[in-house]
Parts: sequence; C-alpha cells; structure tokens
Amino acid sequence: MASTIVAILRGMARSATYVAGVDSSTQATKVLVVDPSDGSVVREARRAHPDGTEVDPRAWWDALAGALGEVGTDDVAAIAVAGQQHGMVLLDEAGEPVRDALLWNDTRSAPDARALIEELGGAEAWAEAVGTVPVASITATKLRWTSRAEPENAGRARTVMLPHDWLTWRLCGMPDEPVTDRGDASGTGYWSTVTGEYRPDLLELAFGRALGVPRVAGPDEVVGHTEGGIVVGPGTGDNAGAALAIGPGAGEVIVSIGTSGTVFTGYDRPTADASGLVAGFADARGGYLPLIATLNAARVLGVGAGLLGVDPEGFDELARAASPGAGGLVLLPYLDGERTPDRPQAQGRYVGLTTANGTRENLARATVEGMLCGLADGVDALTAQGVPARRALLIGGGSRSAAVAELAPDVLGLPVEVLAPQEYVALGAARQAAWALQGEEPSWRVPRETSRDVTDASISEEVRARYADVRDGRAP
Ligand SMILES: Nc1ncnc2c1ncn2[C@@H]1O[C@H](COP(=O)(O)OP(=O)(O)O)[C@@H](O)[C@H]1O
Ligand SMILES: O=C(CO)[C@@H](O)[C@H](O)COP(=O)(O)O
Repeated sequence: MASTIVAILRGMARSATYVAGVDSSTQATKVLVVDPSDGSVVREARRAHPDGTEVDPRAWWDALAGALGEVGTDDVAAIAVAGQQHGMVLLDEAGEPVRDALLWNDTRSAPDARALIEELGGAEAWAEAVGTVPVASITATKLRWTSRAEPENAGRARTVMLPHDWLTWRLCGMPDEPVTDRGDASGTGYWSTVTGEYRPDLLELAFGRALGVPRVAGPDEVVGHTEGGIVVGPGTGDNAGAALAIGPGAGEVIVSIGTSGTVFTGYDRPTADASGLVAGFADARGGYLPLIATLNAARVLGVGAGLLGVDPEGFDELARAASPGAGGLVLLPYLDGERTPDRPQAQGRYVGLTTANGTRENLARATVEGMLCGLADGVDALTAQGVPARRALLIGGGSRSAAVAELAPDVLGLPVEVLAPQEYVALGAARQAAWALQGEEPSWRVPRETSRDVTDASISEEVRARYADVRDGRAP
C-alpha cells in the first residue's frame, strides 16, 4: 500500500507542470505557484509569522506547510525557498533547535559586533576578508552573543543554519548534508564574497569553536527532493531572490520597502566598504549584490497611520495633501534602532513641530519623507562605492502606498518605477526552482512600466538637507 502511494506521488511529480517559489520573510511566508513556461502566477497563499526578533523556526515550518497545503502541490514539479537573511538557527546533535532563532533585526549583539571588529584589527580587515563589516544583523555576531550570554545553549550547538537553509533541509527530509547558496551565505560574516569560500577561522573567532555549516550549492543545483518527489532548488536570501526575479539593468537599483528597507543591485565585482554602510553580498547567480539595509521601512508608515488613527489609504491621502518638506517637520525614522547608519540604540524622533506646521497632513508627509530619506542615504552609500544609481525600482509591501510612490522620485532624487504589486522574492525562488528543474535559466521578464520622473530637484536637496541636520545632530 505504502509503495503504491509513493509510486503515485512520484508519478504526479513527473507529470507536474508548475514550479513553486517561497518567500519566508520576517512577517510572513508567501508561496507562489508559477507556470515555468512564462513565469505567470497561477496560485498563491500566505501565512503570518509570529512577531518579535526571536522566533522558534518551527513556526516558519508550520507557516510553510499551511501555505503549501492551501496552494496544493500535486501539479508542482520543483520548489525553492528564499528567506529573510542572517537569522541564526542553531541546532543540536539531534538536529533540534537549541533556542529560538535570532533574526536579522535583533540588535542585542551590537556590542559583539564591535568586539569582533576590534579583534580582527578593524573595519577594513572585515571588509577585505568577507566584504562586509559586522553589525548586529550579521550571523557571526549572534554566534558571539550566544557563546557569551548563553554558554549552555552554545555548548549543545553542533550546526548553524540560516532560515532558508533550515527550511530547505526540512523540505528535503533532513539529509546528512544541509545546503545553502552563496547569496545567503554571504550575509553570515564567515563566508567570503571575495574568495567564494567559508572562513572557518572567523566562525571560530565568533563562536569560540567550530560548528557545522551547510554546503554552498550551485545556483541551478537539484539539492534534494521532497517526500513527494518534488525537485528542490538551493534557495537563497530574500534580497538575492528579488534580484533574480527582476534582473535590474545597469544603473537600476531595487528599493525594497518591507520590514527592512533595502537598496541593492546586481554588480560585476565584489565591494568592500570599510565604512560599513554597504554590505558586499553575493547574488544567487554567481555575481555580486552590494546592498544597504535599514531596520525601519514599511512599519514606520504603519506607526504613522496608527498615530493618526487612519488606514493606509487615509494615511496616503493625508501625506499627499501636505506640501513637500511638511512645513519643516522632520521624522528621524530610527524607531527600532538602526543598522544603516549603525545606531542600534537609536529611537525615532519628530523634530521641528510648530503651531504653524502642526497638522495631521504634515505629520503623515514627514513620516513618508523621513522613511524615504533613510533609503536615499542608502542610495548615496551605494554610489560612493562606485555602483551607479540612475533609476529606482520600488518593491515590497510599503511600495503599495500611493504616497510612497508619489513622493519617492523627489526625495530619492531619481526617476522611480513602482513595479506591479507582486511577491518578487517568491517569484525569484520560483525562477530558481525552474532553473534547477530544466537545467537552464528561464527567459521570463517581469512586466515593466514607465517610471515617474523627479518633478523638482530642489525638493530632494531641501528635504534631505533638513533631514541630515536632524540625523547628524545639527538641528536646534
Ligand atoms: N498600502 C500599504 N501602505 C503602507 N504599508 C503597507 C501597504 N501594504 C502593505 N504594507 C506594509 O508592508 C509590510 C509587509 O511588506 P513585505 O514586503 O511583505 O514585508 P516582509 O517581506 O518584511 O515580510 C507590512 O508592514 C505592511 O503593513
Ligand atoms: O537583513 C536584511 C538584509 O541584509 C533584510 O533585508 C532581511 O533579509 C529581511 O528582509 P524582509 O523580511 O524585510 O524582506
């Protein structure tokens, strides 16, 4: 009987026509079932994740199982998982989580980041060694925190994985050899974008001893099969997944407004920014993905709407009704501490409130402008590394805001194209699944529309100058 079921499942997998892509992001799991012939989405499902910056990884597995159950996989031939970067999933001898995963936006390891920088001889030494200067988001700093603050948990740990590695390993039936990919490995602090290899010495520096790490698979590798015989692709980090889906052209930077705000693009050589602003990541193809990430993006808009007691549409209406510059009211959007710039203890601040500008419209506008100014700083950091930025492509939940779409060109000082609402990370994972299944990268392109131009260059200058005064402590 059991063998008959296995045979039926295998038969299904052989006759299946679709591929599935997963985005296991900070706030939710999103699954797309995609037609591999043209990249069109045929079905999708979503399951929320628990709140907080430490999460039992089994909650992600339950969310994935729920979303896959909803979309159905009988006609799915291949799957790949992209996931939030950097999260530390520590497993014991039996493969069970030693503790809840510490996520990318957990800032408790900020002092450990500073210690590690000093121990290797400074920021430049890290940038040269792995392409990235550690901040609290980077996995190595979370390993150091665990070994320092929770020696018992550290003592039981045998393997460290990232969220997408762990989900991929579980999908494949927990084989002896887990896998990751270069895109996600490049955010650990112990895999070098420069050499394309692990740096076991840096993992040991962080944790005090060796730990098992996943093998780095090639971009189109079949890394295993699900119990039902579905081909599993290597997966990648969420930003690398979005880049794979979109394929930004020369001079185009992707600006993702999700829980994190990220600005990144594909690049032909590794970057090594000793200022620590630009993370020199790898992409999911064999190239590079210089990136800046902020801790404060779409949720800033949610807080603004909450303060004003309106829904997202009402918030957009208010923000669009105010004039550029919000009458001089400025939001420093570091609500949850900040990573770029590295200010883990920072908090948000509205500055410059007067009786003349104290309106609901200006409060909404200052909120959107402040969040966008944080991303504009990111664009500047990328260009300072020689990465050209002539047009921004907006994605992520926050890009669905009409106010963000309208204000972005003038605040960023760049033409902006808001891509059609889509789960681009999951679409990138589906592309990778199709690549692994068919042995060649699909030729699909995401639909592109016209971009909005900057209406007045002086707006960017004024809004950003006032913001910089607040950011750098010059405002009265
Ligand atoms: N129309 C909108 N206006 C403002 N924020 C929005 C809108 N739609 C979704 N969001 C916000 O986008 C975020 C989710 O975006 P998403 O890119 O899926 O995040 P993540 O990948 O980090 O889970 C949520 O904080 C949600 O409130
Ligand atoms: O830390 C980073 C990038 O370095 C974040 O971009 C995470 O990868 C989380 O992404 P979202 O869940 O916000 O999309």
